[in-house]
Amino acid sequence: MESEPVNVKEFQELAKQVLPKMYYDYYAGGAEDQYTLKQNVEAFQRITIRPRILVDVSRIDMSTTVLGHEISAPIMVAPTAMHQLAHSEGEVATARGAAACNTIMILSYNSTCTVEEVASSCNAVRFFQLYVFKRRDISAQLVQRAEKSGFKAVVLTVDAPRLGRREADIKNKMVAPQLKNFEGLLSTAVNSNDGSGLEAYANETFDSSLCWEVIGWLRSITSLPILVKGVLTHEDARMAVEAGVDGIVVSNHGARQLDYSPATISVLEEVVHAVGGKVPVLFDGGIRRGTDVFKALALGWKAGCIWSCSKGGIWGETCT
Ligand SMILES: Cc1cc2nc3c(=O)[nH]c(=O)nc-3n(C[C@H](O)[C@H](O)[C@H](O)COP(=O)(O)O)c2cc1C
Ligand SMILES: CCCCC(=O)C(=O)O
Repeated sequence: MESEPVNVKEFQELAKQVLPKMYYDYYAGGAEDQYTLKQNVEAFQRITIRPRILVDVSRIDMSTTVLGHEISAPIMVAPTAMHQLAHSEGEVATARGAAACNTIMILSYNSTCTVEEVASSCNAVRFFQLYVFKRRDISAQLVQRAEKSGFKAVVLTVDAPRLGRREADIKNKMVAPQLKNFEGLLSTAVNSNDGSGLEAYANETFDSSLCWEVIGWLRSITSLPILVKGVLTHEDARMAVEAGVDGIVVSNHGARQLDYSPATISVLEEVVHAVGGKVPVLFDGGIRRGTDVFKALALGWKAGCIWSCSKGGIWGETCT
């Protein structure tokens, strides 16, 4: 690219040029036909804005609070796995980037840097995203390490009982690295000769029997607030509130899990309505521009926003 990238799409093009194909495909891809991947973005493009004129916008304050923590704008960093596949500084750089923007980063359970490395990288509010392993003792250890390291909430991802069928990863025989968080506890570098090593790792370790009981279990091992990530229906939104969660994340996992699940922006109102203001609702999927954040806010959502920068390459202070 001749000049500096100026939007997420251009960052993505740059990422494609510089990353090994296996990693680019992993970051950029969705499940199966990638129908939902396309829909996540196109559903935003179908929404237009009704502008009003002669309103004084000379002083704008976009700051908001999420679970009582102030951030500079309703934009956060969604949890995305394995940043060191893209840059040697990995999640430590992402954490510094988020801190410089005065916002909250949600660290992925499958991060390449450890919980402690990220915690000591800079002074900022961070949340910890959790997958629940069949070996619950290991998941519990991770939550407790995050709590001890000063993370302020647990974001439990519930849309991956099995990993989505990502055909590029299967073809590339995607290699899962050994994740440092689990060293001495469990091998994540699972070998698969005939498909995605990442899928093999997930299917060997993730607890696919997970149900609502997990919220009570989580409460018993941590005093941190609990958010549930992956809600797409009013039924599940109500059940999450009844289960006593502290927040809901409307998400289809960036279309990487169940293909033909709806574009997230198309179900936002349904979920917000069901939640009825009882807990904050956060949102991700298909956001590529500030106007998308505005559209989501304008559709009745007032609690905050998770914005994944993943499609534009993982950003951080020192990433190019
Ligand atoms: C490369 C990549 C890795 C991801 N890893 C995780 C993860 O470890 N845990 C998780 O809950 N969600 C993960 N997600 C999903 C994001 O948190 C988020 O839901 C999604 O990226 C939002 O959609 P968008 O990519 O259209 O912005 C990942 C997404 C991408 C693109
Ligand atoms: C097994 C790692 C899964 C990370 C993840 O959530 C994703 O790639 O979407």
